[in-house]
Amino acid sequence: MSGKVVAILGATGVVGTQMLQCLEERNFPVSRLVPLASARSRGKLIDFHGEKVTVQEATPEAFEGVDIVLGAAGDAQAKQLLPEAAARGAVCVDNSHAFRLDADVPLVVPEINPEDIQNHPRNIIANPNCATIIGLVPTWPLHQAAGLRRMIVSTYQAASGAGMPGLRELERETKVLADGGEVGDSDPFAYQLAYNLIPQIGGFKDDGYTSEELKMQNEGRKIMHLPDCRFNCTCVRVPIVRSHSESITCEFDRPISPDEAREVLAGAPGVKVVDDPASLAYPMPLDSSDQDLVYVGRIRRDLSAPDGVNALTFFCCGDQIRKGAATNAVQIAEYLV
Ligand SMILES: NC(=O)C1=CN([C@@H]2O[C@H](COP(=O)(O)OP(=O)(O)OC[C@H]3O[C@@H](n4cnc5c(N)ncnc54)[C@H](OP(=O)(O)O)[C@@H]3O)[C@@H](O)[C@H]2O)C=CC1
Ligand SMILES: N[C@@H](CC(=O)OP(=O)(O)O)C(=O)O
Repeated sequence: MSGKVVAILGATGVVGTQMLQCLEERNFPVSRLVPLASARSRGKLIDFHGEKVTVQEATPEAFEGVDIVLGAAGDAQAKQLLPEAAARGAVCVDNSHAFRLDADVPLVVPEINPEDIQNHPRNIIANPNCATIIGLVPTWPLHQAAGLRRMIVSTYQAASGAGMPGLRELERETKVLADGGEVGDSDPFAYQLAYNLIPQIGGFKDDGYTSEELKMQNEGRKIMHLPDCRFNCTCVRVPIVRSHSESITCEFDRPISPDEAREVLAGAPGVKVVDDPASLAYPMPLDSSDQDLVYVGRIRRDLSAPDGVNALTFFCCGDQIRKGAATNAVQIAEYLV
């Protein structure tokens, strides 16, 4: 097969595994796959296009001859290894938080700012935070129609947002409780997640906000090129397997009605409108799981807005492992080839 030599840093994790599937589904031109992970995973076999490929330990030398790196490991591994890959000529599309706010690293959602991909002087392009991608995909076309001024967001984020350990922990807790047992200590969550929810994702920062909540503001401004846009975000972990959900209120410069918004969103890339209260049609995470589109519905006027016409409230759900991570990264890589 002709194409690019593609390395996946973190090929055994939740996002890395999904990347393999996305590369296959989208028929990305891969001449050779280089799956990389920690020393623990060295020698494991993964399936790619019907063939077994051996996982290697991620070392700087492993990037020799690689054209494109898809980063699906943590911040520390990204900071240590991606500059090594870039120095060897690879272009890296990274899912971690490590480089997102670096002025020389584009932060890209292809439905919003694909033109930023071209300028990547460090040979690194960053994939935004998953909740940020899911929230901005439907917000962006509304901004283009009416001029976004302010966003108020509450998220309902799936356990798999905390990677393989989060996914396994929710499975464990659910089973223990179904068997009549006690959960005991929860890891990686601060508290039992099954039958519960946890209003904390990331560590606490200034003014009582968490790191995850500030990503929506800091990354949102950079992606949309709206440095003055105002954000207020509350992030909550909920006991579902995959697909993040968000309740979003947007305030605009100009009036926009729910009907106009539905029309705009119906023609917007990456969005599926599911909005018919009469037939109980609205977005739900089970429906948007394993899908690349962000589902949006419950579109209505913000009754609390002072002018009554310049603000909308809606609900959206999107698979954070796909569009929030793997699919977005592979879309960026498609621009590179
Ligand atoms: N899960 C999600 O919904 C999203 C995650 N992200 C980001 O994507 C990245 C990956 O997350 P996720 O897949 O959830 O995490 P997982 O914990 O599921 O996977 C982590 C991956 O990193 C590898 N790894 C761990 N330590 C090292 C090391 N020292 N050297 C090389 N590789 C290592 C692991 O390999 P091994 O199996 O050998 O331990 C594994 O392949 C993170 O930066 C995360 O913030 C972004 C958006 C959404
Ligand atoms: N923090 C997100 C997932 C994630 O990994 O985000 P980031 O890539 O910004 O660290 C969640 O737990 O749902």
